[in-house]
Amino acid sequence: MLGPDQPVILHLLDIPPAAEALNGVKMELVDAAFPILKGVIATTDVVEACTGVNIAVMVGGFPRKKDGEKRCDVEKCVNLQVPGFSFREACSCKLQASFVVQVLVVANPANTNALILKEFAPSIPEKNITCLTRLDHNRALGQISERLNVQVSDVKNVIIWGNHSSTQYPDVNHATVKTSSGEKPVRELVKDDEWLNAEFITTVQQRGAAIIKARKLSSALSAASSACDHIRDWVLGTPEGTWVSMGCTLMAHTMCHLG
Ligand SMILES: NC(=O)C1=CN([C@@H]2O[C@H](COP(=O)(O)OP(=O)(O)OC[C@H]3O[C@@H](n4cnc5c(N)ncnc54)[C@H](O)[C@@H]3O)[C@@H](O)[C@H]2O)C=CC1
Ligand SMILES: O=C([O-])CC(=O)C(=O)O
Repeated sequence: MLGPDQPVILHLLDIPPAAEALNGVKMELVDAAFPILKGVIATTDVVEACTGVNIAVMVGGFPRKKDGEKRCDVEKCVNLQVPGFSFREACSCKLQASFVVQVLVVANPANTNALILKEFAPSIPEKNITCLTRLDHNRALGQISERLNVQVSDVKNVIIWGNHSSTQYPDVNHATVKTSSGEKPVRELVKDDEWLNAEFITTVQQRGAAIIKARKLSSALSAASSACDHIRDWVLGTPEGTWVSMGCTLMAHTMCHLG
Protein backbone atom coordinates (compact mmCIF):
# COMPACT_ATOMS: atom_id res chain seq x y z
CA MET A 1 0.00 0.00 0.00
CA LEU A 2 2.83 2.42 0.81
CA GLY A 3 5.53 0.73 -1.23
CA PRO A 4 7.84 -2.21 -0.54
CA ASP A 5 10.12 -0.31 1.86
CA GLN A 6 7.58 1.26 4.20
CA PRO A 7 7.12 -0.73 7.43
CA VAL A 8 3.56 -0.73 8.80
CA ILE A 9 1.81 -1.56 12.07
CA LEU A 10 -1.80 -2.66 11.54
CA HIS A 11 -4.54 -1.70 14.00
CA LEU A 12 -7.57 -3.91 13.34
CA LEU A 13 -10.90 -2.88 14.85
CA ASP A 14 -14.05 -4.99 14.83
CA ILE A 15 -17.24 -5.23 16.87
CA PRO A 16 -17.25 -7.53 19.95
CA PRO A 17 -19.25 -10.38 18.31
CA ALA A 18 -16.47 -10.62 15.70
CA ALA A 19 -13.57 -10.63 18.20
CA GLU A 20 -12.69 -14.31 17.71
CA ALA A 21 -12.73 -14.04 13.92
CA LEU A 22 -10.60 -10.90 14.21
CA ASN A 23 -8.05 -12.85 16.20
CA GLY A 24 -8.03 -15.42 13.40
CA VAL A 25 -7.18 -12.64 10.94
CA LYS A 26 -4.33 -11.58 13.23
CA MET A 27 -3.02 -15.17 13.32
CA GLU A 28 -3.06 -15.29 9.52
CA LEU A 29 -1.21 -11.99 9.26
CA VAL A 30 1.49 -13.30 11.60
CA ASP A 31 1.69 -16.59 9.66
CA ALA A 32 2.08 -14.76 6.35
CA ALA A 33 5.45 -13.43 7.64
CA PHE A 34 5.19 -10.19 5.68
CA PRO A 35 8.64 -8.57 5.93
CA ILE A 36 7.32 -5.02 6.35
CA LEU A 37 4.57 -5.87 8.85
CA LYS A 38 6.03 -4.64 12.13
CA GLY A 39 3.05 -5.34 14.39
CA VAL A 40 -0.65 -6.16 14.58
CA ILE A 41 -3.08 -4.78 17.17
CA ALA A 42 -6.43 -6.58 16.98
CA THR A 43 -9.02 -4.98 19.24
CA THR A 44 -12.69 -4.16 19.79
CA ASP A 45 -11.74 -0.99 21.69
CA VAL A 46 -12.15 1.99 19.40
CA VAL A 47 -9.75 4.25 21.27
CA GLU A 48 -7.02 1.59 21.30
CA ALA A 49 -7.61 1.01 17.59
CA CYS A 50 -7.42 4.69 16.71
CA THR A 51 -4.49 5.73 18.88
CA GLY A 52 -1.47 6.75 16.85
CA VAL A 53 -3.04 5.85 13.54
CA ASN A 54 -1.88 7.82 10.50
CA ILE A 55 -3.97 6.12 7.84
CA ALA A 56 -7.46 4.75 8.53
CA VAL A 57 -9.27 2.47 6.09
CA MET A 58 -12.88 2.13 7.23
CA VAL A 59 -14.21 -1.18 5.97
CA GLY A 60 -16.40 -1.92 9.00
CA GLY A 61 -19.92 -2.35 7.71
CA PHE A 62 -22.29 -4.86 6.22
CA PRO A 63 -22.09 -5.75 2.55
CA ARG A 64 -25.38 -5.72 0.68
CA LYS A 65 -26.93 -8.96 -0.46
CA LYS A 66 -28.07 -9.80 -3.98
CA ASP A 67 -30.65 -7.28 -5.29
CA GLY A 68 -29.86 -4.74 -2.57
CA GLU A 69 -28.92 -1.14 -3.37
CA LYS A 70 -25.96 0.68 -1.81
CA ARG A 71 -28.38 3.05 -0.12
CA CYS A 72 -28.17 4.33 3.41
CA ASP A 73 -30.03 1.99 5.72
CA VAL A 74 -30.24 4.17 8.80
CA GLU A 75 -29.66 1.38 11.30
CA LYS A 76 -26.59 0.14 9.43
CA CYS A 77 -25.21 3.61 8.68
CA VAL A 78 -25.38 4.59 12.32
CA ASN A 79 -22.91 1.78 12.94
CA LEU A 80 -20.27 3.77 11.16
CA GLN A 81 -20.71 6.46 13.73
CA VAL A 82 -18.95 4.13 16.13
CA PRO A 83 -15.59 4.56 14.44
CA GLY A 84 -16.65 8.14 13.73
CA PHE A 85 -17.10 8.87 17.40
CA SER A 86 -13.92 7.06 18.25
CA PHE A 87 -11.91 9.26 15.92
CA ARG A 88 -13.44 12.32 17.47
CA GLU A 89 -12.53 10.99 20.89
CA ALA A 90 -9.04 10.01 19.82
CA CYS A 91 -8.43 13.42 18.28
CA SER A 92 -9.99 15.58 20.96
CA CYS A 93 -8.31 13.64 23.78
CA LYS A 94 -5.02 14.46 22.04
CA LEU A 95 -4.00 10.88 22.55
CA GLN A 96 -1.07 11.66 20.35
CA ALA A 97 0.11 15.22 19.86
CA SER A 98 1.07 14.79 16.21
CA PHE A 99 -2.07 12.86 15.34
CA VAL A 100 -2.60 13.22 11.61
CA VAL A 101 -5.00 10.84 10.02
CA GLN A 102 -5.94 10.35 6.40
CA VAL A 103 -9.18 8.43 6.15
CA LEU A 104 -10.50 6.22 3.37
CA VAL A 105 -14.12 5.14 3.82
CA VAL A 106 -14.87 1.88 2.00
CA ALA A 107 -18.00 0.65 3.79
CA ASN A 108 -21.17 1.31 1.84
CA PRO A 109 -22.87 3.58 1.18
CA ALA A 110 -19.32 4.92 0.96
CA ASN A 111 -20.02 8.56 0.06
CA THR A 112 -22.77 8.91 2.68
CA ASN A 113 -20.62 7.24 5.31
CA ALA A 114 -17.78 9.66 4.55
CA LEU A 115 -20.23 12.52 5.10
CA ILE A 116 -21.39 10.98 8.39
CA LEU A 117 -17.77 10.62 9.48
CA LYS A 118 -17.11 14.26 8.63
CA GLU A 119 -20.04 15.32 10.84
CA PHE A 120 -19.06 13.11 13.77
CA ALA A 121 -15.30 13.61 13.68
CA PRO A 122 -14.97 17.39 13.22
CA SER A 123 -11.35 17.38 14.35
CA ILE A 124 -10.32 15.45 11.26
CA PRO A 125 -9.69 18.03 8.52
CA GLU A 126 -12.30 17.70 5.80
CA LYS A 127 -9.64 17.29 3.14
CA ASN A 128 -8.39 14.20 4.98
CA ILE A 129 -11.69 12.33 4.56
CA THR A 130 -12.16 10.44 1.29
CA CYS A 131 -14.13 7.47 0.06
CA LEU A 132 -13.44 4.73 -2.43
CA THR A 133 -14.38 5.26 -6.06
CA ARG A 134 -11.03 3.90 -7.19
CA LEU A 135 -12.59 0.48 -7.63
CA ASP A 136 -14.96 1.98 -10.22
CA HIS A 137 -12.00 3.77 -11.81
CA ASN A 138 -10.06 0.49 -12.03
CA ARG A 139 -13.13 -1.30 -13.38
CA ALA A 140 -13.38 1.29 -16.16
CA LEU A 141 -9.68 0.79 -17.00
CA GLY A 142 -10.25 -2.98 -17.03
CA GLN A 143 -13.22 -2.72 -19.42
CA ILE A 144 -11.25 -0.57 -21.88
CA SER A 145 -8.24 -2.85 -21.69
CA GLU A 146 -10.37 -5.93 -22.44
CA ARG A 147 -12.21 -4.21 -25.26
CA LEU A 148 -8.99 -3.06 -26.98
CA ASN A 149 -6.96 -6.11 -25.97
CA VAL A 150 -4.23 -3.90 -24.49
CA GLN A 151 -2.41 -3.99 -21.16
CA VAL A 152 -4.45 -2.30 -18.46
CA SER A 153 -1.31 -0.40 -17.42
CA ASP A 154 -1.33 1.29 -20.85
CA VAL A 155 -4.81 2.80 -20.24
CA LYS A 156 -5.10 5.92 -18.08
CA ASN A 157 -7.11 8.97 -17.10
CA VAL A 158 -10.66 7.70 -16.94
CA ILE A 159 -12.73 9.68 -14.43
CA ILE A 160 -15.49 8.51 -12.09
CA TRP A 161 -17.91 11.36 -11.41
CA GLY A 162 -20.40 11.11 -8.59
CA ASN A 163 -21.15 8.46 -6.02
CA HIS A 164 -19.92 4.93 -5.62
CA SER A 165 -23.35 3.72 -6.72
CA SER A 166 -25.31 3.02 -9.87
CA THR A 167 -25.74 6.79 -10.42
CA GLN A 168 -22.03 7.35 -11.02
CA TYR A 169 -20.78 8.50 -14.43
CA PRO A 170 -17.67 6.71 -15.73
CA ASP A 171 -16.09 9.20 -18.16
CA VAL A 172 -13.63 8.16 -20.88
CA ASN A 173 -13.56 11.50 -22.67
CA HIS A 174 -10.03 12.31 -21.51
CA ALA A 175 -8.78 8.73 -21.27
CA THR A 176 -5.86 7.59 -23.39
CA VAL A 177 -4.03 4.41 -24.33
CA LYS A 178 -0.27 4.10 -24.83
CA THR A 179 0.42 2.74 -28.33
CA SER A 180 3.56 2.27 -30.43
CA SER A 181 2.72 5.61 -32.10
CA GLY A 182 2.16 7.56 -28.88
CA GLU A 183 -0.84 8.15 -26.63
CA LYS A 184 -4.20 7.94 -28.39
CA PRO A 185 -7.66 8.89 -27.10
CA VAL A 186 -9.75 5.93 -26.00
CA ARG A 187 -12.68 7.07 -28.16
CA GLU A 188 -10.49 7.11 -31.27
CA LEU A 189 -9.25 3.57 -30.64
CA VAL A 190 -12.53 2.01 -29.55
CA LYS A 191 -14.37 3.50 -32.56
CA ASP A 192 -17.72 2.57 -31.04
CA ASP A 193 -19.43 5.48 -29.29
CA GLU A 194 -22.60 3.46 -28.90
CA TRP A 195 -20.75 0.94 -26.71
CA LEU A 196 -18.85 3.64 -24.81
CA ASN A 197 -22.00 5.67 -24.15
CA ALA A 198 -24.18 2.79 -23.04
CA GLU A 199 -22.93 -0.73 -22.28
CA PHE A 200 -19.52 0.38 -21.01
CA ILE A 201 -21.17 2.79 -18.56
CA THR A 202 -23.77 0.37 -17.22
CA THR A 203 -21.19 -2.41 -16.91
CA VAL A 204 -19.04 -0.23 -14.64
CA GLN A 205 -22.07 1.12 -12.74
CA GLN A 206 -23.46 -2.37 -12.11
CA ARG A 207 -20.21 -4.28 -11.64
CA GLY A 208 -20.57 -4.62 -7.87
CA ALA A 209 -24.01 -6.20 -8.29
CA ALA A 210 -22.69 -8.51 -11.04
CA ILE A 211 -19.95 -9.73 -8.71
CA ILE A 212 -22.41 -10.34 -5.87
CA LYS A 213 -24.65 -12.28 -8.26
CA ALA A 214 -21.74 -14.44 -9.42
CA ARG A 215 -19.89 -14.95 -6.12
CA LYS A 216 -22.82 -14.64 -3.71
CA LEU A 217 -20.41 -12.35 -1.91
CA SER A 218 -19.41 -8.78 -2.57
CA SER A 219 -16.12 -7.93 -4.29
CA ALA A 220 -13.15 -8.55 -2.02
CA LEU A 221 -9.80 -8.82 -3.83
CA SER A 222 -10.49 -6.00 -6.29
CA ALA A 223 -11.88 -3.80 -3.51
CA ALA A 224 -8.84 -4.39 -1.28
CA SER A 225 -6.45 -3.82 -4.15
CA SER A 226 -8.14 -0.56 -5.16
CA ALA A 227 -8.12 0.62 -1.53
CA CYS A 228 -4.34 0.09 -1.58
CA ASP A 229 -4.11 1.98 -4.89
CA HIS A 230 -6.16 4.84 -3.40
CA ILE A 231 -3.94 5.26 -0.34
CA ARG A 232 -0.69 4.81 -2.27
CA ASP A 233 -1.54 7.48 -4.83
CA TRP A 234 -2.97 9.82 -2.19
CA VAL A 235 0.16 9.59 -0.04
CA LEU A 236 2.84 9.16 -2.68
CA GLY A 237 1.23 10.94 -5.68
CA THR A 238 0.41 9.84 -9.21
CA PRO A 239 2.88 9.74 -12.10
CA GLU A 240 3.17 12.99 -14.10
CA GLY A 241 0.19 13.42 -16.43
CA THR A 242 -1.94 10.78 -14.71
CA TRP A 243 -4.95 11.23 -12.47
CA VAL A 244 -7.14 8.95 -10.42
CA SER A 245 -10.65 9.07 -8.93
CA MET A 246 -11.67 9.32 -5.30
CA GLY A 247 -14.67 10.59 -3.39
CA CYS A 248 -14.01 13.78 -1.43
CA THR A 249 -16.42 15.45 0.97
CA LEU A 250 -14.67 18.78 0.48
CA MET A 251 -15.28 19.10 -3.22
CA ALA A 252 -18.42 18.67 -5.23
CA HIS A 253 -16.69 16.21 -7.54
CA THR A 254 -14.75 13.00 -7.26
CA MET A 255 -11.74 13.59 -9.43
CA CYS A 256 -8.48 14.53 -7.78
CA HIS A 257 -5.19 15.18 -9.48
CA LEU A 258 -2.40 14.12 -7.19
CA GLY A 259 0.91 15.32 -8.51
N1 LIG B 1 -16.55 1.37 -1.84
C1 LIG B 1 -16.29 0.24 -2.46
O1 LIG B 1 -15.77 0.24 -3.60
C2 LIG B 1 -16.60 -1.09 -1.83
C3 LIG B 1 -17.26 -1.13 -0.63
N2 LIG B 1 -17.51 -2.35 -0.04
C4 LIG B 1 -18.17 -2.30 1.26
O2 LIG B 1 -17.19 -2.55 2.27
C5 LIG B 1 -17.85 -3.04 3.44
C6 LIG B 1 -17.13 -4.28 3.95
O3 LIG B 1 -17.29 -5.35 3.03
P1 LIG B 1 -16.68 -6.78 3.35
O4 LIG B 1 -15.27 -6.63 3.84
O5 LIG B 1 -16.94 -7.63 2.17
O6 LIG B 1 -17.61 -7.20 4.56
P2 LIG B 1 -17.34 -8.31 5.69
O7 LIG B 1 -18.69 -8.65 6.24
O8 LIG B 1 -16.47 -9.41 5.16
O9 LIG B 1 -16.47 -7.54 6.78
C7 LIG B 1 -16.98 -6.41 7.41
C8 LIG B 1 -16.45 -6.41 8.83
O10 LIG B 1 -16.85 -5.17 9.44
C9 LIG B 1 -17.18 -5.44 10.79
N3 LIG B 1 -18.00 -4.33 11.32
C10 LIG B 1 -19.31 -4.08 11.15
N4 LIG B 1 -19.67 -2.94 11.79
C11 LIG B 1 -18.54 -2.43 12.35
C12 LIG B 1 -18.25 -1.27 13.14
N5 LIG B 1 -19.20 -0.40 13.46
N6 LIG B 1 -16.99 -1.08 13.56
C13 LIG B 1 -16.01 -1.96 13.23
N7 LIG B 1 -16.22 -3.07 12.49
C14 LIG B 1 -17.46 -3.31 12.06
C15 LIG B 1 -17.92 -6.79 10.71
O11 LIG B 1 -17.97 -7.43 11.98
C16 LIG B 1 -17.02 -7.54 9.70
O12 LIG B 1 -15.95 -8.23 10.31
C17 LIG B 1 -19.31 -3.28 3.02
O13 LIG B 1 -20.07 -2.17 3.43
C18 LIG B 1 -19.22 -3.35 1.51
O14 LIG B 1 -20.45 -3.05 0.90
C19 LIG B 1 -17.11 -3.52 -0.59
C20 LIG B 1 -16.47 -3.52 -1.80
C21 LIG B 1 -16.19 -2.31 -2.53
O1 LIG C 1 -21.58 -3.58 -4.84
C1 LIG C 1 -21.36 -3.76 -3.63
O2 LIG C 1 -22.23 -3.85 -2.76
C2 LIG C 1 -19.93 -3.83 -3.19
C3 LIG C 1 -19.28 -2.71 -3.83
O3 LIG C 1 -19.39 -1.57 -3.40
C4 LIG C 1 -18.71 -2.92 -5.15
O4 LIG C 1 -18.29 -4.05 -5.48
O5 LIG C 1 -18.64 -1.95 -5.90
